[in-house]
Amino acid sequence: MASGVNNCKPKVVTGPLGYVLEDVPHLSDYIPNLPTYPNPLQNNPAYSVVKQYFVNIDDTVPHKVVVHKDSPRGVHFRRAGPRQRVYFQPDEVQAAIVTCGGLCPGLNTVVRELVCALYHMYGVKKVLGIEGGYIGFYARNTVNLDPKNVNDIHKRGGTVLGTSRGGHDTTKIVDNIQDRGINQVYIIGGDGTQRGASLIFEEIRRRGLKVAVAGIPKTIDNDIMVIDKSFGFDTAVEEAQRAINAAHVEAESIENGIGVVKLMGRYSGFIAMHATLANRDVDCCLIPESNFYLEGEGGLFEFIEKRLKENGHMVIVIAEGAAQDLVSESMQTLANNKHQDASGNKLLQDVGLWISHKIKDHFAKHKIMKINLKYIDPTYMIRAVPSNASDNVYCTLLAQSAIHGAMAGYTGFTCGLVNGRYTYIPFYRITQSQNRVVITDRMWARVLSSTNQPSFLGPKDVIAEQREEAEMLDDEIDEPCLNDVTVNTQVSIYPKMPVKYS
Ligand SMILES: Nc1ncnc2c1ncn2[C@@H]1O[C@H](COP(=O)(O)OP(=O)(O)O)[C@@H](O)[C@H]1O
Ligand SMILES: O=P(O)(O)OC[C@H]1O[C@](O)(COP(=O)(O)O)[C@@H](O)[C@@H]1O
Ligand SMILES: [Mg+2]
Repeated sequence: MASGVNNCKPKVVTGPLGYVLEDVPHLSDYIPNLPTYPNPLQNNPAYSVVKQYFVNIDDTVPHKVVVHKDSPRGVHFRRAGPRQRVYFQPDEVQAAIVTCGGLCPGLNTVVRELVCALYHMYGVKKVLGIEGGYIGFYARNTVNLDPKNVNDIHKRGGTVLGTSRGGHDTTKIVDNIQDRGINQVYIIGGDGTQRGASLIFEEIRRRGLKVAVAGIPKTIDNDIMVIDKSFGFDTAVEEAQRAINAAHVEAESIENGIGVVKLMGRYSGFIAMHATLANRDVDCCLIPESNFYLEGEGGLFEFIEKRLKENGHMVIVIAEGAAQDLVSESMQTLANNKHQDASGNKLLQDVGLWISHKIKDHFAKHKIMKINLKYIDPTYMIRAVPSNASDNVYCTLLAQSAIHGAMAGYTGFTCGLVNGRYTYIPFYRITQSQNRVVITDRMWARVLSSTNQPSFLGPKDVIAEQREEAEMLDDEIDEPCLNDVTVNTQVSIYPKMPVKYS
């Protein structure tokens, strides 16, 4: 076994005209003289007919596709896909798959496609499922996975492997990886999971182990940086339509009917925003990124009254992370960020219930009009469904990309779609911060224009938001992150931790 070189600096390659490649680590960075083998896919009848199946090792994908004549070429990521040479022989591979964090449509599809692609594309026959999330590495049994026993799991919601929050002990996990002879680890999970995966990768590198660590980004909230979207998000937006439609039917069937629908989105309102835009029956969309107020001129109550007078009914969609400060204040509870789940995520108060009571109280107290309000909370129902067709295809390609990368010796990466292309992104880039709806962006403007709701923003808020957005873009696009990747970089924009991770 080679000795570990603790070279934790990101691999950043620069080229002419401002070209920057934020590259991913490779096993050969810290293990010298690794043998390589021809990719078994070149003998696979299905793939050998493809004109240019193997990805050129110099292929990279730009992060930013809108450019000007004189703008620098900017940040790029390594293109995902099969390479001519691989660093593992099929019978040498012992793969492990784990699912962590909250449920998300598509988890089972990714598990299925990892198993099937390992078997059928690369001839790998030893695939272990780790049960119950990270803690399962050292506290639970494993299960052998093969194409037969995963054959129809994509038709089910949830994860057949089970999942959990918390319980991330890097040393114990890596000890276990070593003891079981695992040399490819596929880790499916959200931002917290990818942070954990980064620590696992660092420890593996420190020990000098020939173990590839590949992340597959999961979250229904779509709050993962850099990538176009996370799997399960499309399904969630589609499933949310059913709840919004029901709210609309209820609201329009009765005089001054109000339907309130709460959707998921702890820190980011993407599901609420897209579900609103897709549906067109929504009169008001409230998300964590856009503060709002209830009383007075330009406030929510005034808007509700106006809309009821105009239309006789209305639908409000609210993301679960919206207005948490207002909820805490009015319920006189402790500040939210004092309550965390096992992973250090903020535990939320039920904003849907809160706003429903507030609206009812307001209209009753001021004897404005008699309203009929129905509150629908479909959050866990949405999260528990199997993925839709487009997410299934996305999950399949993510799983295959992860395997191609690991077989080619890349490690410490998350695979993701960037501008429609599959890429390998270094962990530190994904975990640096969190994707949020930019309320000075066109997409949010489209929502405001489709609902015709107030923006609740004063000129000061707009300037502050624009400044924040400009700073985020500067950090994100123009400058490669040159921080030390020994994660836990606490540069995130949201309150997480102080849960301790070893
Ligand atoms: N900052 C962190 N460092 C290391 N591990 C983490 C970190 N945050 C979360 N984890 C681990 O990742 C797993 C999932 O995290 P969680 O935040 O619950 O879900 P998600 O990955 O979907 O965001 C948990 O087992 C947790 O212990
Ligand atoms: O109740 P749970 O299982 O802890 O999960 C609730 C949270 O999980 C999510 O669905 C997704 O969160 P993660 O991506 O961090 O797993 C959030 O939208 C929601 O706030
Ligand atoms: Mg998360």
